[in-house]
Amino acid sequence: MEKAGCDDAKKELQETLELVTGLNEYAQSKSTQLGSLLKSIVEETAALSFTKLQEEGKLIVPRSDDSKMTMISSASQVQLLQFFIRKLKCRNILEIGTYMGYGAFGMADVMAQGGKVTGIDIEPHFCDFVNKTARERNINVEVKQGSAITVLESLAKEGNKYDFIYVDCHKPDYCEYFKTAMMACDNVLWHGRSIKRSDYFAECMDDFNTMVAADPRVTTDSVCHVMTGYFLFNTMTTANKFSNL
Ligand SMILES: C[S@@+](CC[C@H](N)C(=O)[O-])C[C@H]1O[C@@H](n2cnc3c(N)ncnc32)[C@H](O)[C@@H]1O
Repeated sequence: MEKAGCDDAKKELQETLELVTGLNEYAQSKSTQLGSLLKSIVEETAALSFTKLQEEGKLIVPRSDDSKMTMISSASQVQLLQFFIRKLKCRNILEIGTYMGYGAFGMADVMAQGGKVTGIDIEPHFCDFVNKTARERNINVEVKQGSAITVLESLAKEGNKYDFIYVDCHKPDYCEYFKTAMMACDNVLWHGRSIKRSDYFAECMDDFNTMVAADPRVTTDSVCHVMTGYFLFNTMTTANKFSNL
């Protein structure tokens, strides 16, 4: 490439990068801010040490400290979930993969009166934190500890119904979760890698997206790109085990 052409391409790339990195900040500055509880959950999450928890035998799944802030949902994701929950006047909400409760408390904040958020997480440490916070603040959020597939089976046996389900859990199990319930799920584009199936989780997400797209019972309303998070919204046109729609 000629030098001038190369410089132009560089400039364009730089401008695009600046635009993309500034977008989240800009969108947040124009959005209604999430409450003080969610701010304190971000701080509690930042203060976690996965290394220490592991040494103390308090983590089931080994994780590096690099993942502690990437695991939490983003403010934009929670704002989008809140939009749907408010508009649909959801009362019974299920979250598969709860972590420190950022999404769960965000959804609880806007659920219909008398509602409840039930969470599922494999890590007792995260469940204890969320359940304790909920008790102290008198918020109707309860996290059930266990492998999501096992807990989903027992929730189904008990006859529970949900009008909104947020899936943000173990990627290889998304197809399995889909057999029981699905409404909004995170990570379906897996940072864009689903298109090229460029790593194991990308393959899992592409398999999942393909399965959902081929299922005649499902209307996928949107696969949308939300800042760093990615959602697929779909509704079962025929009732599944959990559907309250
Ligand atoms: C991405 S985080 C969830 C973030 C959360 N939704 C939020 O709003 O911040 C995924 C969570 O799923 C949990 N998890 C991973 N594998 C699981 C499994 N097989 N069963 C249940 N929970 C699991 C992890 O412990 C982790 O807390």
